[in-house]
Amino acid sequence: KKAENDVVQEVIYSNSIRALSELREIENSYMEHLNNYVSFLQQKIKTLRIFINSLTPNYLDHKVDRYKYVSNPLNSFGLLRRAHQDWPKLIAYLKDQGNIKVDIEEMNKLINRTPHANDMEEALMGMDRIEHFYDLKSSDMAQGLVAGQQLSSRMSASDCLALADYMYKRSEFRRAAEWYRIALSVFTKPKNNIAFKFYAPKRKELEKMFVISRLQEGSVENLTDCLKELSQDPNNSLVHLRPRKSPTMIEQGCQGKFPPGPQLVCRYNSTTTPFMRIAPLKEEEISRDPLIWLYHDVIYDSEIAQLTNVTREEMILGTTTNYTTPDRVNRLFHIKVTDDDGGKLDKTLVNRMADISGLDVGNTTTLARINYGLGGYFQEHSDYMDIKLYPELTEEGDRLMTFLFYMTDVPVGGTTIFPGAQLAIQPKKGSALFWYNLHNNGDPNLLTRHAVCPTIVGSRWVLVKSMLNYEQMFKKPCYK
Ligand SMILES: O=C(O)CCC(=O)C(=O)O
Ligand SMILES: [Fe+2]
Repeated sequence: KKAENDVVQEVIYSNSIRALSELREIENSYMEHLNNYVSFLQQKIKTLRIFINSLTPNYLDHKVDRYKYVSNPLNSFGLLRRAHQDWPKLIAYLKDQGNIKVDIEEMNKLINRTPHANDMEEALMGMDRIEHFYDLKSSDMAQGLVAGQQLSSRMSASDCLALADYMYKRSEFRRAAEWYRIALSVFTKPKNNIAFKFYAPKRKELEKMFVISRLQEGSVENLTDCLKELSQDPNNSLVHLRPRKSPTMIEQGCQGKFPPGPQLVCRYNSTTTPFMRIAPLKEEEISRDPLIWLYHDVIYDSEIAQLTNVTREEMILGTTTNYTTPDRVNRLFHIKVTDDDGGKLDKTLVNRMADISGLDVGNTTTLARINYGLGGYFQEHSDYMDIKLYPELTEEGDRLMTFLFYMTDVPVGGTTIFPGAQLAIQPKKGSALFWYNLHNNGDPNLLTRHAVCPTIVGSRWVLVKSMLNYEQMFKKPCYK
């Protein structure tokens, strides 16, 4: 049993908003116990003060010679009685920890749930992506101004410093310098000693790191310039001392810079399957190559509530290893996959997908619910595997098509991007995107490679299902 408890399953809070909400619960819990702890101590101190103030001169007058004092029988008797009766009680009272024992124990348990270093790293990566992908000004971001939206919070000097150090470590010296300078500008000498002693940044250190970062990027000849920069308003961005990298296709897409798509049709579809004659669908054609449709209002709020009502323990960490990305292993999001045991709702949904697509969804109801995290990002990948590279797929065929239900609105960021086709689709709660990954002859359609832009604001939930090629043999129409 002990051994079981010792194995602490590693949680990465940063990779889903679901898990981050749990971390907030932990913080609230810390606060509650700390408050209890302090109230208890305060009460005790009050009681002890009253006690001290109420003491008679007998206790207090140390100046009287002690021999003289005890020569008086009344003093001697009082002394003996006090030493025998009162002091032990007082000591017992001092030792009594009341309920704070519980508070301390509880706080100790919470410490076991502290995010680890790689969770911190994930959070930093998320913040880095939000800034970098959307080409935000660091000073705007620090003030909660992201992609035209004013958030209700600001970053503290410590937050800015953590980000600065992260950029510095990654040799992003210009951005590091920006963040050191912002940290300085929001830095105020902490009012309380604990902060000063344990975690507040030091002004001198920030100034030093600013200069070092600037020199790392430029050269020593820049020293006077860079000291001048240090005193300037951090709202004026630092000049680039090295050539700027131009934004990638994905970054351009995330910044909304893809050209507007052709005006394709938007209609009520009532013909794909008999079901749709009685329940026509709002169907929007997004693209003809690759074939992509967007359907509106195809998953209901009550269903979404049920699907997203999962505990963090039920979800696992999704990484790039399960996808065809060129990257090293990356943490993507938290995911819950249900197979055939998914229950009634899963069957309903899979049947609905069959009705919408006119395809045979096969015997399995494998569905994935995904919740993205802080700056959550899914790099470019394909949903097809390419059967020529993975011959083991011959049993079921490659992933012919993908169904992607958006279960939440994402107020800022979180666009699904097809860089090859220059398409960007913003999640809308209740909508579903549906596309073919393969050409008619079964070859992969490279234009279906896609990515998900970093989420800036919101909790991004999607439901994903792929349908396999060979199950569609008798169903799938050949599109031109
Ligand atoms: O979240 C999205 O928009 C896309 C998810 C995705 O690409 C996948 O699960 O393969
Ligand atoms: Fe995908």
